[in-house]
Amino acid sequence: MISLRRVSTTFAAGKKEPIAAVDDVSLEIPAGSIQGIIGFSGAGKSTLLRNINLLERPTSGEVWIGDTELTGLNAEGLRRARHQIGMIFQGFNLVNNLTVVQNVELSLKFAGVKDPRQRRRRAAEALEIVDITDKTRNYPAQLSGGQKQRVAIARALATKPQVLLCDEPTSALDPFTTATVLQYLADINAEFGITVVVVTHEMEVIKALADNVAVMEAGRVVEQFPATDLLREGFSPTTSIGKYLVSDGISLNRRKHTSSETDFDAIVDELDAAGPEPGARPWDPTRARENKIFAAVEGGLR
Ligand SMILES: Nc1ncnc2c1ncn2[C@@H]1O[C@H](COP(=O)(O)OP(=O)(O)OP(=O)(O)O)[C@@H](O)[C@H]1O
Repeated sequence: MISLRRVSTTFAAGKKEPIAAVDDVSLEIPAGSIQGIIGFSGAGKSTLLRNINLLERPTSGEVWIGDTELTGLNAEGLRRARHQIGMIFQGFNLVNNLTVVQNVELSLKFAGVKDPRQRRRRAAEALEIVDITDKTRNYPAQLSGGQKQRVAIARALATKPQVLLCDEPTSALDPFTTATVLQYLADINAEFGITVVVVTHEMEVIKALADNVAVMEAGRVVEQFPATDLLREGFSPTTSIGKYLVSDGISLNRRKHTSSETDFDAIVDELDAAGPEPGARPWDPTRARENKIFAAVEGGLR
């Protein structure tokens, strides 16, 4: 269960009035559910999502994941707690000078998995979940948008989180690729029981994925309901977004993930033997900027 209790986040705006990006929001997200958060641009969706893993620390209020109050932890406690929370972004946020498998391994490194062979094996497992084991030695620039997002999902899953936060995960993708990525998210939720929180301005994403819907306007959650209400006779939401969702119905389409009999050791051996792609830039661990961006993204070093 994720519990946001009277969370507010205010940004200073120079001489102007401070911006109340999130304004006294309380929200309970059941463990293992898919929570959609929808609203127009500037409603405060991304800020609220970033409040959940404290990438954006709320100005006031409490954030709980299960029995742990994140807002009450010290830096080390928070660093550890964040390994339970994966996150993906509209822009994928992969590190460009790392291969696919190195991107995934990096999150395991930040999570303290010391044994390189274990990192490689777990990365291979995560990449298998999103069916991308044939691209492990490619660099992000060699992938399509959908493939990049799948790698980002694998990176988020590698540490076996309880929660996956998704910030506009399909906004940069075409409709077909969007459907594929949403299907992976639904599968991951069904297969592993990971709680998924999806921020979006796309109705389709809500209709395809969400168990519960929260509508945001001007920093507030102005309406929330279970997605099944959209099918219930007489259900009449008050917001324009809610009305639109009801008029258009929902189309839940979940298939169960069928895990294949992959020989991960064979993949690891193959990767080890092959080394980097011919002509590829080697991974330079001194590329401090990109590593720092990654760390900020993962929250690992904050
Ligand atoms: N770091 C920041 N500093 C100052 N203002 C910010 C910051 N982040 C967000 N805001 C402001 O807070 C408000 C909510 O922004 P937020 O990005 O959370 O909304 P959103 O619903 O996710 O919008 P979008 O769909 O356009 O991303 C906006 O007015 C935005 O300009």
